[in-house]
Amino acid sequence: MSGGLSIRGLSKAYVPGKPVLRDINLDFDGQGVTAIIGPSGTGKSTLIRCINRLVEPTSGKVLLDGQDLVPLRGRALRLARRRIGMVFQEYNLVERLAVMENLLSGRLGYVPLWRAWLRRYPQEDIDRAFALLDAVGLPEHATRRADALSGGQRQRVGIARALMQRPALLLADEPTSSLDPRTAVEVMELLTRLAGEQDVPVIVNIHNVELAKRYCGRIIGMHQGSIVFDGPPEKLMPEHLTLIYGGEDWM
Ligand SMILES: Nc1ncnc2c1ncn2[C@@H]1O[C@H](COP(=O)(O)OP(=O)(O)OP(=O)(O)O)[C@@H](O)[C@H]1O
Repeated sequence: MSGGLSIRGLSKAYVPGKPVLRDINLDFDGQGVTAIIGPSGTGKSTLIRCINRLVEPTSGKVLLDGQDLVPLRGRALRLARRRIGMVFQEYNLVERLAVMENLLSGRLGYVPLWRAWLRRYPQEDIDRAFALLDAVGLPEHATRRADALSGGQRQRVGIARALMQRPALLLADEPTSSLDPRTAVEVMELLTRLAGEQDVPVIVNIHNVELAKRYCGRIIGMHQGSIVFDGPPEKLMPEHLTLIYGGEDWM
């Protein structure tokens, strides 16, 4: 990725005068996985969603490779969004469609009949979908319906789909929160491996601090809409956690 992502003076208030994000400034210029941690309601999802404009920023800039995404509308916004993959907590798969169709829909849009992809999608896309299914450990599941998969398998499909468009950036909004602890570890392992293999920076919003420290090269700690820690996991000390999560009585 040349240039990377720069966030400048980003603020968001869903209700005028009550900011949820306050003047966020961040730069992501390398690959690797960055975790955003912080208490519930502190603005982590809002920050992730302002990056791909699922949420409209109130002010500020989101520069991807130098292009500000905030003023974009219509086709220009759709084109810019294609460069940002998104993985959701609840997977957001089309449940009644086959795994392969879910992947290909990440590329071209919705195709209603399961066999249609064979004829309608370019061979290159089909080859990439199979390669990604392999990469996420589901090579034999191409024809299974999404609703027949476990949560962990669904999230793997969600990750593969997000990578179909060869994004310049991958966002993951609480990708492990719906999973059991072991599966959560596997999904974080996968995200870390793919960040390297696919050469894509990943920003993940995550509640589990231990998982964040184990798998992420950079931790961003938020408290009440502001960044209060930004550094590598080995620098994240108990006093930082107190700053992020408030008092010590919960520890
Ligand atoms: N669409 C919305 N309209 C109004 N307020 C919202 C909306 N979305 C989020 N909020 C509020 O903004 C604040 C931040 O929410 P956000 O979901 O970004 O926090 P979070 O840190 O991701 O929380 P969690 O860890 O619980 O998901 C919360 O007070 C929330 O109630």
